[in-house]
Amino acid sequence: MQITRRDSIPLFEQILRTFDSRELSKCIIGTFPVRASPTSITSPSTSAPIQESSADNKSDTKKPSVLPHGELIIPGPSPLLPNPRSSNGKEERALVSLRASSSVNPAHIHSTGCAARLVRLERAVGGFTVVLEGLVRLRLNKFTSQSPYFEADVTPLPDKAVNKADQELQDQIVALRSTSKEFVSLLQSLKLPAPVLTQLQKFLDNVAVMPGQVVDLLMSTIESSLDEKIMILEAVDLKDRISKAIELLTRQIHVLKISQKVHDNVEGKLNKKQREFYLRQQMAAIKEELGEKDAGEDDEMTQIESRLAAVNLPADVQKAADRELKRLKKMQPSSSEYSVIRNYLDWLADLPWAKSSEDILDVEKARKQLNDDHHGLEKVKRRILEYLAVTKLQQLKGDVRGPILCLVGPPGVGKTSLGRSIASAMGRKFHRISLGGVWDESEIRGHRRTYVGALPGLIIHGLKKCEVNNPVFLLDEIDKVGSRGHHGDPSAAFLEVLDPEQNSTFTDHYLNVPFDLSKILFIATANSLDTIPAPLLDRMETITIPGYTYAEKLAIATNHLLPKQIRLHGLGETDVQVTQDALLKVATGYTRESGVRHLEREIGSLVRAKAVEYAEIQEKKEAGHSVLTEYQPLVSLDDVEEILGQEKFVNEVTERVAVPGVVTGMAYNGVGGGILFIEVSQMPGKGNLQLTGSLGDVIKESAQIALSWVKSHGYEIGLTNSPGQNVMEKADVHIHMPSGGTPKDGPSAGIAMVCALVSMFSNRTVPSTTAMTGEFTLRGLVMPVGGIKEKVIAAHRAGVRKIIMPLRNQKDVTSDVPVNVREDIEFFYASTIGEVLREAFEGRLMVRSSASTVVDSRM
Ligand SMILES: Nc1ncnc2c1ncn2[C@@H]1O[C@H](COP(=O)(O)OP(=O)(O)OP(=O)(O)O)[C@@H](O)[C@H]1O
Repeated sequence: MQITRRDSIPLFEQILRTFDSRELSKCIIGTFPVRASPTSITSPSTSAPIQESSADNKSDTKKPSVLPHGELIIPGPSPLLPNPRSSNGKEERALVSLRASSSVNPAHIHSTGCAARLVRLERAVGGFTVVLEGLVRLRLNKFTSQSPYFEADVTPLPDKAVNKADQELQDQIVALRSTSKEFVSLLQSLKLPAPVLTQLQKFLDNVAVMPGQVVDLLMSTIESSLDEKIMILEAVDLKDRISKAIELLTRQIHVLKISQKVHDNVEGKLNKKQREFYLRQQMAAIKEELGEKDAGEDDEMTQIESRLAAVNLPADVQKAADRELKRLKKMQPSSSEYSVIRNYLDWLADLPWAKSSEDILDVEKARKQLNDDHHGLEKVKRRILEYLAVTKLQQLKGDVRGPILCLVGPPGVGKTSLGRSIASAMGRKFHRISLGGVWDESEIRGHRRTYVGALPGLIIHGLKKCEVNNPVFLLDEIDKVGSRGHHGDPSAAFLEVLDPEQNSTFTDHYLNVPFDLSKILFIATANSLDTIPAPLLDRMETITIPGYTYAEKLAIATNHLLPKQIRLHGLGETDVQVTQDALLKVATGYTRESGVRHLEREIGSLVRAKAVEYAEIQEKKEAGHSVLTEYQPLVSLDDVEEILGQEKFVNEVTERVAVPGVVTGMAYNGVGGGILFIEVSQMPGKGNLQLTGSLGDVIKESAQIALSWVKSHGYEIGLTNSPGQNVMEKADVHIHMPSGGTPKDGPSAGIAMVCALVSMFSNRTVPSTTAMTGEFTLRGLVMPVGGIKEKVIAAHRAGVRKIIMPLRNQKDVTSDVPVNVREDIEFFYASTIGEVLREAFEGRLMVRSSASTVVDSRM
């Protein structure tokens, strides 16, 4: 067998240098063993045939056949190493270690080596990687030649079979097994590739049979110096090898334990943020390398600085912005705090600190625009024009405080659309803030920046959207703002927003710097004033928009709603014409509301029906078919029922037959007025009173008062035959107000209840077209009530022709109720219940003494 070494060729040196130490340790490598001629290495085409040193198979020391299974073969041709072919197609290699690296002479070569098989040869950066598999130990006996190659006689040193009787060896094997198990379990925690571990595990299972090979394998996996490797290689004796291996293994286990601990510590410290930062840095480097670097990324700071400079921040805000900018510059972009500050600065840079839109202060033009958009609503329009005129006059002084208007009225009377039209008349931006269901103060004022995901409130959001600091803000449904929520009182936040004295320094919790809101024109809308807290109401100028009469609705429908619907449905102005009769029928027969929203919807239905007709005829014409009847744009009274179906509402009171015990009352709630019936009946009993119909405490008390008064005056008004007789001696009374689902409250049904009770006990009727409202005292006085205008208009709509009400409400009728309504209704004003009863029963009630005397005598 030959051992070759060609030390003068740099290529080999190169290969030696590039041996990967881990791979190297898989086998034991020493002098390079390729047996090939120098020329064949530099030029494979000239490779010399392999020289078999000997064909003598008998000698253990000389024959390759003694090597296990004759596996010393370099399989296949390699680009680097010529395919050495021996006569029998096999190639043998033996590896021994050099004692010193460069100068090669026999003294530098270790006497123990290893026969090996070439497993892989790979081209690597700056050289080659050779993977060899050790097969058997061999001892170098003597060099037979040194030139051009080292050639030597060797003796293979295969491991002896394990002697089971050797107790010392057996003990050593047990120790080896437990040490190597610990070692493998540590490797597992280091997350080595699974195949490597399974292979190791399999090998360990065989430790009792082939301890020598297990040791060799384990030694190739641990970190050890070349000297230590050689020491193991030279330990031909099993016991010697195992004890040396256990020593090295124990050391390795110790090292692994320490490194595991260090790894855990470092892992803990290298938290998510640091890793992110590291990755981002890498990403930036990769982008830069690829030439994809975003030009804007670098100057993010410069950008934000210039944006902040452009918005002209007030001095104190500028200070805060500078402070935050300074902090931002010191931070890692990946930290969460960075993005919080970044967002904050973005908000500062996006707000219109000094940007206003130019007002159109042309009063005449504004008047025209307001009149074009809305019919009636004179009070509001006048107030807006006043504001414009004052602004124009004071413009030079530059200190105009916008009024804070609150439009109050039932739904659909045009409060919201009026706000929009005011904005366009003044040439301002418009922003609607819907406040219905806002329960949290921070929705108005924002969250403090300490909260995760904090943002400014609705006011600052609106300003950012408008991009100017003088828009018209419509605070829609301010009466629906929830108070006493879990997180502060939102209506309290409005105390600051809507106070002209304070709102120039409004501080949103998120911004934490003041913003001047005084240039904003605030318009609030509400259905009712009852739920608006008094201090808030005090800050606003309320303008009531009552419900519309039929005449007003007709005008609105003709001039606004119909043209709007025609336009929305893509038809020409003259394509749909609706007669006044037809429009009035839609208003009276298909809607029952204070506003015009339903009316608009019904008109929409009319227009849609016409649009279908129009489109069908057009299609036929386009297809060349003959058209029997031309398109008719007119919608007449008769067409209405055909298109909209049967009338939904009939006149409630005129249709109703008067019966004893039933009286028409008048009601008003936030969404408008209406009539309500009070029904009373009696039954055998013991004088109890039963009340039904979702009644509140106040209205229940009114019923008690009414009943007490009737009981105590039964004789005077002819209900009993003697003064001491109880009208309810053997009877119970039940008072009911229909529409049980609607809650009712308030004292204004007092006189109507008295009339209903008297009507039942006397068995006389009150005409159903007579309605009444008024609070009643136990002494028989009639007290004034609210909502007169809405009540009267709604009663008129329902067909009431006579109204009895407190004398002190007379001024409300003359000032608020439209003339055409007043003309249709007969009003009677009363200050005592006697007057009410006389008028309600039209003198048909038998009164023993004059009602006023009745009352007076008890005073
Ligand atoms: N006087 C009017 N002239 C012309 N159109 C009107 C008038 N009043 C109401 N409208 C129209 O009626 C519709 C409903 O009005 P809007 O939405 O403004 O009602 P609102 O009073 O704000 O109701 P809500 O209280 O329910 O918000 C709109 O299309 C509006 O243009």
